[in-house]
Formats: sequence, structure tokens, C-alpha cells
Amino acid sequence: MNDMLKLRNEIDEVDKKLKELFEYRMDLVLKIAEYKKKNGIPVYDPAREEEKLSQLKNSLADKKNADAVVELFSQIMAISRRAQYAAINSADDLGFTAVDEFEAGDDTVIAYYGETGSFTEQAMLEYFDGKGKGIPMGTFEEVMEALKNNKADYGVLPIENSSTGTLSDIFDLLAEYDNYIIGEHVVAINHILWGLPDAELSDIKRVYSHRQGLLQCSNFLKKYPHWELVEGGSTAGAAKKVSMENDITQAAIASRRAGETYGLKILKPSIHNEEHNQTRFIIISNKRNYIRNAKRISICFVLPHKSGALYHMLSHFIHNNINLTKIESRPIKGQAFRYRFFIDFEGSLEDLEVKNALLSIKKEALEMKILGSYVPVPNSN
Ligand SMILES: O=C(O)C(=O)C[C@]1(C(=O)O)C=C[C@@H](O)C=C1
Repeated sequence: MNDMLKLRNEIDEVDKKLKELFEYRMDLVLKIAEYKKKNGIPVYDPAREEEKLSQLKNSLADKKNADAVVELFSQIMAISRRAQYAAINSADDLGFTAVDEFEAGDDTVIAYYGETGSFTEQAMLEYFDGKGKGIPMGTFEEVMEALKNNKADYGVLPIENSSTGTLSDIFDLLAEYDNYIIGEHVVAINHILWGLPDAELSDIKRVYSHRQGLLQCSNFLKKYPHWELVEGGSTAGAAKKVSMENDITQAAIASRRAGETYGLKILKPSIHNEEHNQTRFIIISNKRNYIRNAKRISICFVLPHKSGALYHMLSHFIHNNINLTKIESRPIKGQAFRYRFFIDFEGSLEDLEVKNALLSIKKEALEMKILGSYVPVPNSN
């Protein structure tokens, strides 16, 4: 027998013992689960886990294995928790209810950002198949308020553009309000420069649009440095303003629907920087419901201000084999250089792995909110 074969035989012996010990350990873990269930004790006990890890680390003969031992036992304890959640079966509730579908009929009221003809209205019409009664709202916050005050059943807001990135205000509002993401929709954004029916490009002195409209068309606008750029309201609001004020020197950057709605003329089509300019919209509700088996989840959390806190938090995703699709951070108002993290990941609120990760994060974070679970648009992020 050669040396390698001999060593492998020894490893086989060690693995056999490890396996037997692992099975024995899992039996103990399930007995603890029974006890926890009977006495209403939560599955996750971070203090006990912390104590175990430092005990194991400090008692090592050879400290070079310290990190590996911590990794190995963190993983073993994550597996144990998963088994306990399965045995206890939803004693620790995430507070969300699965539904088969979201109903929308003619009486359904949907608050959307912007004016008639805005891209958000288009997202609403496409998502709800033209059903429901849309009410335009002047600000993102008004959409949130309409849900809060039960003035609307659903809300629609833009959250991310393929060329300019995320709309950070929306993240702050999602953290602040008790409203939840129940769906998402992507719209191809085609910006057009619109003027009055008699206007020519050479007449223009001032251009109105939403901040995003101006940003997404910045390359085109750079060619006209003498134009005054005025941001405010939605893109459709800008088209309405140009139409109402009847000044030949004014133009608006807006959608085809908006320009046609307000009787304007195309001065320049397709002026956006990126050929495939797309915006992702979210559909929100004030109820903690989600479509059964929806495969995307968004959360946000605030961490204790100590070294390694984010690393530790992310390990809950790693140990539960969860794939993150997006991570963002936003400064917390009134707390200089402290951040709230926003994470999107794959999975369903019914998965034990997801439950395991979320309940652990909830326990460790200073605050954690599940922003919603929804069916993602393919390749949206
Ligand atoms: O000691 C417990 O409470 C257990 O359930 C066991 C165990 C472990 O695997 O060691 C599992 C989960 C807890 O978070 C802490 C420890």
C-alpha cells in the first residue's frame, strides 16, 4: 500500500467517526428543539453560539486552525438551527401571509407617482393589465401616505434605472413606512424631447423634466449648453407644463404617451444615453402578504457599530446557501456615517434556509425589516 492510500484510509476512519458524532449531535439538537417548542424558547441563541465558538477556538492545541474551526462550527450550528426550525415548524413567525394571487378589479384603487402619461402610470397599466382606478400622486411620499391612510389598495413607484442606478429616496421611504413590496415590473424607457406644435429645436431655451429624465439624457443635453435645465415633478408633469404655458421656447423630456396626451410635437426622438434604457418599478401594499412561492425577498437592517458586523451578518446567507442579488446602503438620517443596508436575495419566505437566515439576522441586527417577497422580473437584477 502506498503512503497516500494509507493516509486516505486513516481519513476514512476519521470521517466515519465524525459522521457518527455528527448524527449523535443532530439527535441532541432535535431533543433541544422539542424542549424549546414546549417552553416557547426561540431557536436561535446567539450568546450560546458565541460562547461555544470562543471556547472551541481558545482550547485549540494549534491556533493556526482557529479560523477554520470557527467556520466549521458556525456552519454546523446553522445546520442545527435549520433542523430545529423544521422540527418546530413555524413557531417563530416572520409575520407574512402567503396568498395565491393579488386581486385587482375595476374598484381597486392604485396610487402611482406622476401624472397621466408618466412612465409609472405605464408600469401600473401593464402590471395590472389595465384593471383598477389609477390616482396620480405628486410625490413618492404621497404614494406611501395613500397606502398608510387606506386611500389606495396598491401603490406603484420607480426604484431603479439601468443607466442612473437606484432611486435612493424610495429606499428611505420603504424603511420608514409600513408598506411592503408585492411585485415588480420593468418598463423600457424611451425619452423624447417635446415642444409646442409650432416649435423648432432652434427655438428652445428651457427644458423641463424629472431629475431622472435629465440624468438619463445628459449626453444629448451637453450638446446644448445654453439651455436652462429645470428639474421637478414627473416627466409627464413637465409635458403638461409645456403644453399649458404655451411658450415656444420651452420643451419637455417625457414619454411618447405623455407628449401625445398633452398635444406636443416631437423635436428629437430617443435622446436617452443608453440604448436599452429600462426602469424597474415596485408594486406596494400596506398588507404583509406575498404570492406563495415568490422567489425574491427584499430586506433592510441596521447593524451594531462594531468591526466585523457586516461580515457576520452576511455569513447567515452563506451558511444557508442563499444567493444575494443586490446590496445597497443608505445613510441613516440624523446619525452621521451610520448606514442601513438593503439586500435582495433569491428564495421564498417558506424556505427553511430563508427562515433560518432571517430570524438569525433579526436577532443580531439593531433593527431588521422584511420589505416584501415577490415574483422577480427575469434578469431584472
Ligand atoms: O444550545 C442550543 O440552544 C441549541 O439549540 C444547539 C445549538 C447548537 O447547534 O449548538 C443550535 C442553535 C442555537 O442557536 C445554539 C446552539
